[in-house]
Amino acid sequence: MKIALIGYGKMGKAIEAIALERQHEIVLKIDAHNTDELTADNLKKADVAIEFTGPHTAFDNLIKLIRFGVPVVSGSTGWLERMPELQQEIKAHNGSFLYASNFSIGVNLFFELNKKLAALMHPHSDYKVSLEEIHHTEKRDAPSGTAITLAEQVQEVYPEKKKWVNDVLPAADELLIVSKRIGTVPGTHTTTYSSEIDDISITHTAHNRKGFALGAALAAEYIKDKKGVFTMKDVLGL
Ligand SMILES: NC(=O)C1=CN([C@@H]2O[C@H](COP(=O)(O)OP(=O)(O)OC[C@H]3O[C@@H](n4cnc5c(N)ncnc54)[C@H](O)[C@@H]3O)[C@@H](O)[C@H]2O)C=CC1
Ligand SMILES: O=C(O)C1=N[C@H](C(=O)O)C[C@H](O)C1
Repeated sequence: MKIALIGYGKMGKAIEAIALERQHEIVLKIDAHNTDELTADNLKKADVAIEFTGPHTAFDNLIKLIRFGVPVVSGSTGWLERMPELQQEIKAHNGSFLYASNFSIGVNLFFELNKKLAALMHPHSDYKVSLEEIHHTEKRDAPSGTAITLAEQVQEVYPEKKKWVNDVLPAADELLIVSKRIGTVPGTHTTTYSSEIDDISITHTAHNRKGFALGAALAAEYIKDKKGVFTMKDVLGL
């Protein structure tokens, strides 16, 4: 498969390594220094584009890629309030698109566990639920996209939690997400239920970026010849 990498930073490079191992070819690499090369002509060479740039650049890139007619795997976080606009564009262009706040297989299993644990805990009102995410100091957005997904899953089960809040003292109807930025941590997410008597926590700890990169490669292989909007649940059959 011929892959265009949009964003050639920590994730772009990790995806390149996994893609080459899986016998794919990187036909285009775009980063902040050659954005003028993100053209329809250059994208014609690619079977799929994988976008990992960041919160401020993702939406414009994704719109362009959809208009160019290339299937898109989208990993950048921090832009999701614009997803409805993008969805319209995908529909209008009969595009192929797959977004995940976290591509790692482990985290996608963790998402399922998070939903189940929330359902078990909800009847036990002595336990107060909260979330924590820890990432490297270069991360631009907080809370992490993964933490937002986890929070939204908890809110589905706890409708009394009207919204999540980040790093402030939460009101009774708010769900706290604590964000920490430490060294080179690739990504650690914890959901905790805390009572006066005891705590129950589930944690996913990424040891490196290989899991995110492998998931993005699997997603690219999955959408290459499909039309529509997909998730990692489709890729992993969850
Ligand atoms: N969904 C997931 O599984 C994961 C998502 N991420 C997200 O991916 C994004 C990127 O993360 P990293 O690779 O760690 O960041 P990074 O800062 O290491 O790399 C970003 C790259 O994007 C390039 N770039 C900046 N502006 C651009 C533009 N307009 N067009 C094209 N390229 C541009 C930069 O030159 C750089 O090469 C972040 O939003 C992060 O949260 C990161 C890891 C996993
Ligand atoms: O920026 C990162 O590094 C990561 N971002 C994603 C997120 O915001 O959830 C996924 C992963 O945790 C690494």
